[in-house]
Amino acid sequence: MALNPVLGKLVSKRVVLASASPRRQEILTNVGLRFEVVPSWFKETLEKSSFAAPYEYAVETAKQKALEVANRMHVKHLRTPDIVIGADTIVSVDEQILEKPVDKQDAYRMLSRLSGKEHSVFTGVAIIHCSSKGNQLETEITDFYEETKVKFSDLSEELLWEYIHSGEPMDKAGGYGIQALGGMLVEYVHGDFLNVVGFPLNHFCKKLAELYYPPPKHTVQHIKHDSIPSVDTFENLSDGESESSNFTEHKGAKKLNSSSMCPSRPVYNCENSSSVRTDSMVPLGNQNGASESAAKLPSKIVDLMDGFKASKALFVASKLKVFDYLKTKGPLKAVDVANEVGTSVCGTERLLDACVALGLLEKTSQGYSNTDSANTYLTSDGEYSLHGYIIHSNDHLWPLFTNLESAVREGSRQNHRAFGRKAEDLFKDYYHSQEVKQRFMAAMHSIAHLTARDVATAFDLSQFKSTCDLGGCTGALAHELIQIYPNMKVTVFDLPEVIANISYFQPSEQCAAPVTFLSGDFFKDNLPEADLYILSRILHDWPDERIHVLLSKISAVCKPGSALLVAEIVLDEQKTHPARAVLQSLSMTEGKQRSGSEYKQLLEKYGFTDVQIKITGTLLDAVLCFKKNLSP
Ligand SMILES: Cc1cn([C@H]2C[C@H](O)[C@@H](COP(=O)(O)OP(=O)(O)OP(=O)(O)O)O2)c(=O)[nH]c1=O
Repeated sequence: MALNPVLGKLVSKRVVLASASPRRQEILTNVGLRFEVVPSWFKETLEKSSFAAPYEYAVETAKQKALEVANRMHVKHLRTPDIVIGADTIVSVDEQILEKPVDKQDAYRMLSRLSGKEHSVFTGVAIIHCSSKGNQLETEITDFYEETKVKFSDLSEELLWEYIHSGEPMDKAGGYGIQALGGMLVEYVHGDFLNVVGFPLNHFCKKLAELYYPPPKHTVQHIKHDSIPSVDTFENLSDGESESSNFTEHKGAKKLNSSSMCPSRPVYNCENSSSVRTDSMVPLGNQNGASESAAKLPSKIVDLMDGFKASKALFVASKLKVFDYLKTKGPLKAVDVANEVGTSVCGTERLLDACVALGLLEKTSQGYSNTDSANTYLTSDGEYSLHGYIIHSNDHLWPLFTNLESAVREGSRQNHRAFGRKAEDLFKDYYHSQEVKQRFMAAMHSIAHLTARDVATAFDLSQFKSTCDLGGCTGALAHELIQIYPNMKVTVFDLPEVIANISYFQPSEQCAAPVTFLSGDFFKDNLPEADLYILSRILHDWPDERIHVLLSKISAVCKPGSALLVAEIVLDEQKTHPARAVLQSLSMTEGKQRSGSEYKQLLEKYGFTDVQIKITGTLLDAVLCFKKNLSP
C-alpha cells in the first residue's frame, strides 16, 4: 500500500481528531498526519444491551464522538472541518463490554476478569467528511472496526494490585495499557497492536485508500447521506423519542438543520444495525473544490522544509523545562506556564500550540498537559529522559549545523564559527568548561541509558566474566550489563575529568555488584584487563590514525578468545541509510560512519575474527568479534 500518497490526500484538508487520547494523537502524528485535536464531549453512555455485537457499540460511539465535534465546530465556531476522525476502544470478554475503569475497585474487577483468558479489543473508527451548504452541515460517514485478540497470563493478587496502584489502568479500556507496564501481563497478541493502543492505523490507511483511490465505479456501492442528525451530549433525553428518531437515522439520509440542535439518543435495532454500516461510502471528490488533477503536494519535502522549526520548538520547550512543569503541575493554561517559566504569554501560547501540533502535548479545556511520551522522554527526570541530548542538540549541534554550508564548502568542523574556538581535540572542546562538560555528559548519558538494553542483549555475553567499557562515561551501559549478567564484573574506563563527575548519574538503588570506574586516557594509558572490551559510540568520532592506536592497544591486551563489542549505527552497504548516521556525519568530525563490511575489514586488520553484526533496528547496532587464537 502506498502510504504516503494516501495520507498526502489529507494534507490540504482541515483534519480534526475528535479524541483526547494521547495515544491516538501520537499514532497519527508519527505517520506525519497533520490535524487539530478537538476532544469530543459525547458521553459514552449508549445502552450496551441494545447492540447485537460489542463492535457495533464501539463503532456507534466512535461515530457519535466525531459527529458531536463536527456539529459543535460548525454551529458554535462556524469553522467546518473537512474531516473529523472519531474512535472508541473497548475490551470485550465473555460477551461483556469493558470501558475505562471508574476507580481502583473497578480496575480490579476488570483485570481479574481478564486474568488467564483471551479477550478481544475492538476499536471502532468513524471518518466523517464534512461540508457546509448554506447554514447546513452535510456529512458523509465511513466507519469500520478492527479486532485484536489479547491473552493475559494468570495474574496474582499482588501483581494485580501493584499494577493498579501504578495508576496506569485508569484512563484505559479494560484497565490496562499494553504499550507500557500492562505489556507485562500479556501472553500473546493476535492482530494489530496499535488497535489495542487505541487506533487501528493499518485499517485506517486502507480505508483512506479505498476512499481516495476507489475501484472502478461498477464495483463501488455509493451511498450518500444528505446530512446527519445533530448530536449533543445525550444527557437529558427521553428514550421513547430517541428510539423512533434513530430508527430512521439507520436507514440513511436525513437532513440536518444545524441551527436547530435536535438531540437524539441513538439506539440500535439489531436487525437494522448492518444498514448503518457505511464502509463503502465514497466522498464526492475533493470538498474544497480543487481539481483532482492539481499537482500533488510533496508532503515529504514540505515536512523537511518545516523540520527545523519543529526541532527548534522541541528544543526551546525542553530548555524552558515546559515538560517538567506540566508533569508536576499540569494541566496548565498558557498564562500559568508563562508565569512558571518567565516568558511572554503570547509567545508561550504559540509554543505550546506548536507542541500540541507536533504531538508532544495535549490540549483540553483545562489547559495543556504532557503526552505519555513527553513524560517518559522529555522531562528531565523521565525514565528514559532525552532531555540531556536535546539540550546538547540545541546548544552544541544547532550552532554547528547553522554553519553547515561553510562546513560543506570547507570540509571541516565549524567550531570556530559556531563557538569562537577551534575543535583542536574533540573532547577538549567539550570539557573546556564545567557547564559544557556536564551538558555533554548528560547528553551521552541519555542516549547510553536509552540504548543500553539493546546493546547489552544484542549478543549473549554471559560467557564473559570481566568487561571493560572504554569511554563508558557515566556507566549507563555498565549498569545494564550487570543487571542482565549478574556474574559479570564491569569496569568503566574514561578520562579523569569524566570520572570526577559521574556521581550525579548513578542509579539510586545500589546494584549488588557495583561498577568500577577507572580514570585514564585510552589512547595513552594501559588498559585494564578484561575478557570483553566495549567501544560504544567511540569509533565514529575519531580519525583513522587515532583508531589505529586504539585498536592496536586493545588487540595487544586482548587474550586469545577474548572479545571486542563495538556499538555504532551500522550503515548499509551503499552507505546512505540509516539517515540518522548519515546526518550525524554532517557535523564533520574527523571520524566517519561505516558499513558492516567496513567494520569487519577494520576489526580483522587488528587480529579480530568471527565478526558478527547485529542490526538491532533501534538506535544502535552491535558488532562482536573475537581475538584470534594463536596458531598452533
Ligand atoms: C486496551 C488498551 C486501551 N488503551 C486506551 C486507548 C484509548 O485511549 C482508551 C479507551 O478509551 P476511549 O474512550 O476509546 O478513548 P479516550 O477516552 O482515551 O479518548 P476519546 O474518548 O477522547 O477519544 O484506552 C490503551 O492505551 N492501551 C491498551 O492496551
